[in-house]
Amino acid sequence: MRLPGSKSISNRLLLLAGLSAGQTTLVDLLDSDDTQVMLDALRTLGCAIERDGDTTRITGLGGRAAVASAELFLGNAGTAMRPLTAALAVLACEHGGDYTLRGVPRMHERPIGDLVDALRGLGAEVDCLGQEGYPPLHLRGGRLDLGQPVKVRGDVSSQFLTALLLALPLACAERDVTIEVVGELISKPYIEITLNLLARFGIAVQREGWQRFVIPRGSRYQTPGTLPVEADASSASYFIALGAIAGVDAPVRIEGVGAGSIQGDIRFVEAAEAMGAVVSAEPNALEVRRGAWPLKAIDLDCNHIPDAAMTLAVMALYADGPCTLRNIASWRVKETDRIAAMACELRKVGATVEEGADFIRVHPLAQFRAASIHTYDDHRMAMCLSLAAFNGLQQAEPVPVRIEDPKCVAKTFPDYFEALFSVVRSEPRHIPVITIDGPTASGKGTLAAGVAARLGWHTLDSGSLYRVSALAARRAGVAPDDEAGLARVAAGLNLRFEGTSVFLDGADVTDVLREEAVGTMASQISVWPALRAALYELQCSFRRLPGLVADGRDMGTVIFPAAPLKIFLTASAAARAERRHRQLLERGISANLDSLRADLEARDERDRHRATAPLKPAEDALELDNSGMTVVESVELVLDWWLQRRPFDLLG
Ligand SMILES: O=C(O)C1=C[C@@H](OP(=O)(O)O)[C@@H](O)[C@H](O)C1
Ligand SMILES: C=C(OP(=O)(O)O)C(=O)O
Repeated sequence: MRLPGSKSISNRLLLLAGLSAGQTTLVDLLDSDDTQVMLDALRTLGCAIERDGDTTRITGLGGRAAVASAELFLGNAGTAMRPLTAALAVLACEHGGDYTLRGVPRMHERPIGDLVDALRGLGAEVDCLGQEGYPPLHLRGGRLDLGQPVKVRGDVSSQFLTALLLALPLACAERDVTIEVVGELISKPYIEITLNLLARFGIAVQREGWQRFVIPRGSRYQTPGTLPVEADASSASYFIALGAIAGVDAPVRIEGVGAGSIQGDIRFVEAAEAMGAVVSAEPNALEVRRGAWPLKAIDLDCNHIPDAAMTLAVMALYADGPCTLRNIASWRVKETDRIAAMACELRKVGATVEEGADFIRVHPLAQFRAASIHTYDDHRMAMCLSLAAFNGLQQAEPVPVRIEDPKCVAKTFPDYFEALFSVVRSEPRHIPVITIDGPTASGKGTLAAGVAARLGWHTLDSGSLYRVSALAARRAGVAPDDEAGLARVAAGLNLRFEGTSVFLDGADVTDVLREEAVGTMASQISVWPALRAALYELQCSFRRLPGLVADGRDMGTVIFPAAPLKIFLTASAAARAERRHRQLLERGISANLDSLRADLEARDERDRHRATAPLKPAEDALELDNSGMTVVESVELVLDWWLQRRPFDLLG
């Protein structure tokens, strides 16, 4: 698999390109919430930005913002909030300016006081608009005094030092600028990324260990032209973990990041190896397979890999003893209090967890419990805890893990779950299905699409398979009563689904399938057992992770008889005829209400009395009459039923 670009590299490069003169082209930039807020901020400040496939072209400001005042929203991106604070504070001092920087509520709880103190020490006027030491911030100029070294603490976040290193080349025209770190510096490898990327923009920072950094007088941001962005090493950790726990012959191959990475989180590989993973590293790719099983317990200082270390906490469930992750106090001030959150959610799956101010100890788990995992709007909580779903490798009968609010992964890895499901398999019987059966025009398709969208599941519109078969048969000259011929046509269908569009033999037939004539023929041919049998496997193949909402007439009775939730949807013939009438009018097709109703009743009659798979509710189906309900109400009701079917919260 190929991973998305590195967040830490992307946002640094965007800022450096934005501050340089001329155009910089970035290839494979991360496209996620965190980079989006940085791009928006740069645009607001006057940068021209063009995106074209995997390239992004930024025309920089040449060391001076095009607007003297701006309000910036930076979401929950530390890599945008901290560096932009420093850069705009310096710009406001040098050229005048008035800037306000805000984020989501959690960003307003993430400390920035050490950076504010450093900037005030330099002469910048910085106000904390809410609580002292936290965003939102108001920057309103000031007079820079660079005669003394700039002092900054680095024991809460390394991003404060990174911010000063990225911003202070703006102020070194006349003299060297010296930055001194006060006390301990955490997350050191992130400073290496900063220095490395500054060097690519022509700024060679001199350093004495982790204590003193000097930006030489006269340094200027110079765009290197085109730069590729490595894949994200922290995002790689979930797939490295997957390789380490997967009991299959083939390795997990991860492309875009490898032994040549400039990201500190590549050292997660060493931690995974210590737990037993077998990793072969190429400069720009990794292959990972299971070595020891169960994994081997570790006791590790994780200060150098604060983000990827979270992945170790979940791998610990599969270890041969308790795993201790130390020196991770910074977890408490990230997207959420990650030590507390991790402990709470791992306990839900049954683990024993000890925690302290700066460590977490996770005991392995023999018997997992089904759990609904709260994710705290923290992308890493969602991605890490998804690894608890592989408990089938550990126990005979796997239990499901529900990840709440999975879209929070958009902070750094919007397609995480799609990527995950592209490399894992599950036995079909473990993939949940909700079936929605009912008569024609009862609103099955709309309800199924609504429920699937809310759950992030796939859909199967089984009626469309009968309509496609009808269309294909008509085109092939096969008569509606030629049972064997119809079955042959159905077995050989060359179909592709893209969103709500259906392609037959490469051509989009979505609109043709909605024609009444095709619908009528579909209803006629669907009585043939051989045709239904031919379509059986095809329908089963729609059962893919993370789940399926299937609508039709025999979804709960024939195709998915063991589905954990079955709905039988009805509405009065009058209500259905009215809806169909409205739909047709909206498409500019005139129709007669009475004949529509008569037609619906005739079709109901045929469906109910046919010998094969007659339309009837499954014995265990819940009946839903939506005659007087809105679509939103029906979707909510079905979701509610689904939550009741899954007893996670009672167990959790
Ligand atoms: O500079 C960076 O790109 C980052 C530094 C780290 O933060 P801390 O220095 O606050 O630990 C890390 O957790 C964050 O995801 C990205
Ligand atoms: C801590 C993180 O983000 P941020 O860059 O917002 O600090 C993270 O991605 O885990």
